[in-house]
Amino acid sequence: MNAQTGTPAAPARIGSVSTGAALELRGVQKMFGALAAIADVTMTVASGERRAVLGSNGAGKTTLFNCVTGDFLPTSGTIRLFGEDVTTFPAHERVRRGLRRTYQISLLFGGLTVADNVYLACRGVSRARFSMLRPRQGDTLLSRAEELIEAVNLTDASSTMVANLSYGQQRQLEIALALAGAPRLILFDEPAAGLSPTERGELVRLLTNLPEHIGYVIIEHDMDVALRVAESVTMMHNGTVFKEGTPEEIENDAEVQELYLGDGHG
Ligand SMILES: Nc1ncnc2c1ncn2[C@@H]1O[C@H](COP(=O)(O)OP(=O)(O)OP(=O)(O)O)[C@@H](O)[C@H]1O
Repeated sequence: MNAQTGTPAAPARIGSVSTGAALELRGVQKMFGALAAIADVTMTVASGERRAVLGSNGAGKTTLFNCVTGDFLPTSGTIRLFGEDVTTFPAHERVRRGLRRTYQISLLFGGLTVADNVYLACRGVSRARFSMLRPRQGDTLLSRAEELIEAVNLTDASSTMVANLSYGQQRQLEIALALAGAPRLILFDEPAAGLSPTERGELVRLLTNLPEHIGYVIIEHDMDVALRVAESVTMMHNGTVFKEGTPEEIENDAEVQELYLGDGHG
């Protein structure tokens, strides 16, 4: 058990929620001209597992995310989501299977309120997504949106225009949007970037308290945040998997320290 977060220690928690692999990459490569942004990456993330992907600038982390989400088609290799080969599936088909993603750059609707943004996200992944009707009282998506807003501690800002939120609140809202529908695996792309120390603490609390069945992969340059919210770590270097291990193993690994921790990256 993690005394700070109340989250069970990694192996026990993964074992208690895992029903197979959420994500399996086999020999994934992505070329940009002659450059291998990702070269032969093989990795498996169990259902419900919380994995950090670390590595210095240009290591291939974001390209890896883009291949998993369907934004990029890998040059070779296979990607399986919950056992199904989705290598050539478009992004929306992966969303239907429970994959979500947040971006380094905010994609929020600044001219709408927090409540509207979350409602639209809930609607966007529901069967009512093509309906032009306005929400009515009793609309279950409205109550689901309220739950998500509460889950990310934004209830007091529910009717605030997104453009008037603090940066930290905007990042909290992005997490609420990623939770819309029935996510099973969320890819977080540097969620702590630009946050104050207090906001980082809040982010750690939010992530570690997500429902147990929701796994995530997090790219994060803040090692303190990454190692506190992850149960397992993949270190990337030059487009390849350099090391895998528990946060403790990675933190104490001499090669990792030399390559990554000690030289000012991160
Ligand atoms: N669309 C693209 N076209 C050409 N090269 C690209 C493209 N996207 C990424 N690259 C290159 O691929 C390599 C890996 O980039 P990537 O953004 O995946 O690294 P990263 O680990 O996410 O880095 P950072 O931590 O800076 O975000 C880099 O050399 C980058 O310049």
